[in-house]
Amino acid sequence: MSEAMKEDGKRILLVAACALVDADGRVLLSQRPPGKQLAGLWEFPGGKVEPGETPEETLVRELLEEIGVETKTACLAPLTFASHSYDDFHLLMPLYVCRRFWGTPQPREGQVLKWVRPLKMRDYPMPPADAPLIPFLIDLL
Ligand SMILES: Nc1nc2c([nH]c(=O)n2[C@@H]2O[C@H](COP(=O)(O)OP(=O)(O)OP(=O)(O)O)[C@@H](O)[C@H]2O)c(=O)[nH]1
Repeated sequence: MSEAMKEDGKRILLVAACALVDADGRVLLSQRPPGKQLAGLWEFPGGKVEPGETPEETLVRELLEEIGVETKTACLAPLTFASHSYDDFHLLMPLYVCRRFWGTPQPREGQVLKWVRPLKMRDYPMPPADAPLIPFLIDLL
């Protein structure tokens, strides 16, 4: 299930996110298009885990839908996770690393895509849940 209930009633939303890494050790960030919640912020490709999906299956689906990139569940390595309370839900977001994928990322949903070195990520405003993830990518890459 993509959602579970906390005791105080704030739902836990399970979102899978992916740090796609290129041959130069840069990570793909995607800028949320205008009109959406958190518009203008840079985030990792990914999305809500739908009923019946594993987080890895979610990412294989979302990477194809959002940026036209193909990968396999075996090419997704867990790195860390975010646990962050927004006003209306609590986000639980596993972050995977993917270095093996096919195709060049294309903005299929009106977003802007950018390959960014982890040390430069602080220059790209990200959702509050994402900030604690950056040091893990700096260490890894
Ligand atoms: N994909 C992604 N989502 C993130 C990140 N950080 C973060 O707080 N989120 C939040 O996790 C949720 C992901 O939902 P989503 O991308 O599937 O859905 P969405 O808000 O675009 O809505 P929709 O697709 O239902 O229209 C959003 O509330 C988003 O703000 C991140 O790095 N990547």
